[in-house]
Amino acid sequence: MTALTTWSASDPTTTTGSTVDRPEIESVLRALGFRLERWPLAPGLAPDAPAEDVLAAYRDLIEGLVSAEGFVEVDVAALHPTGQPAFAATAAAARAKFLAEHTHADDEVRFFAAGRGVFYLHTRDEARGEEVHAVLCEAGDLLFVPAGTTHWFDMGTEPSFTAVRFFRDPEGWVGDFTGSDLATQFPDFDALAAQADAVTAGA
Ligand SMILES: CSCCC(=O)/C(O)=C/O
Ligand SMILES: [Fe+2]
Ligand code: NI
Repeated sequence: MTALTTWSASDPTTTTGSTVDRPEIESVLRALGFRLERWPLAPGLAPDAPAEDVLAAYRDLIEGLVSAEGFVEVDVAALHPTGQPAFAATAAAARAKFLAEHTHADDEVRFFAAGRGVFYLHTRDEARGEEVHAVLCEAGDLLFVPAGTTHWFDMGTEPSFTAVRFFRDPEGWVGDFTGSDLATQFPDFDALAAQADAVTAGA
């Protein structure tokens, strides 16, 4: 279940907004300058399918977006449990890469073909003030985050996700870290995913 949680950037202990209502999530994000859309999931694609199978399964949608938006590079970022003892170290290193607040000179456009992850969007708005919005994305979600947005991403302690990434920069992923420790102050993926699971279980 996709979920949106909001805090004031200065008070990570007090949630100021929390919703799993899809139209509301899309509308709040749109008002802040982000876009959340939904693509139909490709039938029969295994959650841990290799990158080439993911790109093939979504070829038409990917090509449509690439030509509409002028992207020059598309890749797949994926991590799924292997059952091997070495996975814990691989997962911790992958998680750490995106867990500190950063920006990109490129738009951040990500489609979740499988699994989940949380994008934390740090916004400054004249009317709303400085906020952090956590978007728990699930399979089918396509999120657009404009270039220059301060943000971080948490895949959790047991990562399991496949995301197609779209770039305007031929270099692909380039991050500029802000040096802020804001990311350490907010509830992490594990906490937010557990909350969403509790909502799903009670529904
Ligand atoms: C979900 S794709 C991997 C994370 C990523 O590319 C990014 O830029 C996080 O901020
Ligand atoms: Fe990013
Ligand atoms: Ni990023």
